[in-house]
Amino acid sequence: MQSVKVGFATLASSRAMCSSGLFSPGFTNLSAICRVQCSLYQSRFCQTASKPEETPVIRIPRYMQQKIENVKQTRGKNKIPTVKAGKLLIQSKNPVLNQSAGYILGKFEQPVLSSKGWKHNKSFGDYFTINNIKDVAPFVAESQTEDSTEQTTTTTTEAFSKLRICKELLEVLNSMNITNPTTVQLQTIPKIMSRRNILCAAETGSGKTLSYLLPIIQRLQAEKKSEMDAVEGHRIHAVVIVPSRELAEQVAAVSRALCAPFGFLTKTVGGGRGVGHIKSVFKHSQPDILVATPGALIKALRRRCLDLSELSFFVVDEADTMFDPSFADMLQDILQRTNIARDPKETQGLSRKAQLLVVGATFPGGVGEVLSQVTDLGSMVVIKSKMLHYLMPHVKQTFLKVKGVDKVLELHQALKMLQHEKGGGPAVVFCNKSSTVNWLGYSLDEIGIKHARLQGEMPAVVRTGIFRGFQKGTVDVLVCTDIASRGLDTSQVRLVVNYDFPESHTDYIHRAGRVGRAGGVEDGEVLSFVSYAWDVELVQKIETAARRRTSLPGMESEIQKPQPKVEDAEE
Ligand SMILES: Nc1ncnc2c1ncn2[C@@H]1O[C@H](COP(=O)(O)OP(=O)(O)OP(=O)(O)O)[C@@H](O)[C@H]1O
Repeated sequence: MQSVKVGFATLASSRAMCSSGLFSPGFTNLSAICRVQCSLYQSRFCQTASKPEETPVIRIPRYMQQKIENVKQTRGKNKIPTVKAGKLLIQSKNPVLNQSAGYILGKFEQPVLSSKGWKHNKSFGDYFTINNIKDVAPFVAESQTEDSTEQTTTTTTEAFSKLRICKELLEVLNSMNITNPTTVQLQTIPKIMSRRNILCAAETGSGKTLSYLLPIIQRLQAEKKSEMDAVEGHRIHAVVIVPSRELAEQVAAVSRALCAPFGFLTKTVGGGRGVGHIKSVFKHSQPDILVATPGALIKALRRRCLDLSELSFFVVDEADTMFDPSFADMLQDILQRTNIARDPKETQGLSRKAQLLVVGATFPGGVGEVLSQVTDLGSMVVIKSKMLHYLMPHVKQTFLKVKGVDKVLELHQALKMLQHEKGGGPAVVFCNKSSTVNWLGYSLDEIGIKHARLQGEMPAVVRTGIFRGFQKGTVDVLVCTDIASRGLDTSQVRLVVNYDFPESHTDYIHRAGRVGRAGGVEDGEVLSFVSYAWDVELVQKIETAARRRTSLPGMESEIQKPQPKVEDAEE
């Protein structure tokens, strides 16, 4: 009797999955398998049931199916050692490889990976999901943050006013629906206000932009009044450098909103535009806050459009990209033209120097080497969030081993599922190359999926406004390269698809970080297609980190101190 019941449930659940097309990592392949399984189960079931034609179709919701599976695994005869009652952390195609959220691997225990055999061709169609085991992001949910230097505890429910943010700024925050600071804001804002140089390393989407803009504008407003009376003319108070034009526009938009009550001016200069355009930005007036990409800033400096020697703040946002070899030389050049304070006292008075704020979600080694040339590393306050370089516990992440030729179909299925089964919402599809973005764009055109494309090889004029349009909701799908993975705010995005698997952990963290952001939608998901043997090692490292609940391996979690300089031996 029991077996009939179980068989019945399985039949019905298989049917339910097939007929409703519920979101499942197998998508098209799975539905094909389901159809086969349905008929198999049907024939087996028909042998035990007297009137098969009268069999009622019971649709079992997916969460219930999972519960049934859990109960079977925890109480059944073939008990799976890594499965306990409760929510699953890892859910595999093969249930034997499931792992419960409540199961803790022993220190010397080697996890058995769902992706173990994924270098083999037979693994196509296999999948596993790292479930979201938390409902809210750690930077919001953590009720307490510890400030080790001051031995105090602060709750996130404390409003911004306790951070000594002025009334006008509080009103702007209110209008943005932002009432409680995130943990990174709680830690960073007081340090910046006490004029320290900081290095802030915190998860994607944790609100780092406001962490530095709020105290900058707060001080600007306090200093500006007295300065206007004393000094003629206008100087730039803060420069923020970011890796892309889109991010420059985004940071500038937040800055403009915050500056509005005080009438401060924010301007941007981005790459891809001629020198004439750059000169025109500075022609009539110098901005109070300048948001720039490094290339454009260097051009402006060479044309003497601005002077960095009198800045109050110098911000390096998306530090990992800015310290990357492609930008590092430019950054070094820019930093050497800036007077960076080595001590909070140096930030005051007429011969003031700039406070240095370095911000990012991932930190590569070597950051310290560049910084030590312009400031005293020991004087920098390092603010590092607890979950830095961890997989986001509040975002469901699915990995699907799929043949290259099937990726478009799987993508189509996932987008269709998002629109029709899950209530719709924007999706971002990441490719590794600009040419893939173009090719995939044509394929999506053919199947009638409206989308926008964004990649670095597009002419500047064509690129302008694409991301803003996507943010405003003109299209629901953005096909892009990693150019859109750094810093861009995609709070409404519900699905990130790694059409090409990212080439590094850093890229995975930044891409996945386009969902699960502060103040954004709460049920964002990541779906990654794994097609090639060379992707599998990275997948296995991610799965191991998830099963062990550790940070991703090979990522620097501490700012690297420069090695002592070795003097050349005299000949
Ligand atoms: N205290 C807050 N409460 C609610 N939402 C917030 C808060 N602070 C910032 N946000 C919102 O969170 C989103 C992400 O912020 P932001 O872009 O600054 O994140 P980030 O940490 O810089 O991310 P990334 O590492 O991807 O650059 C924005 O939409 C912002 O408006």
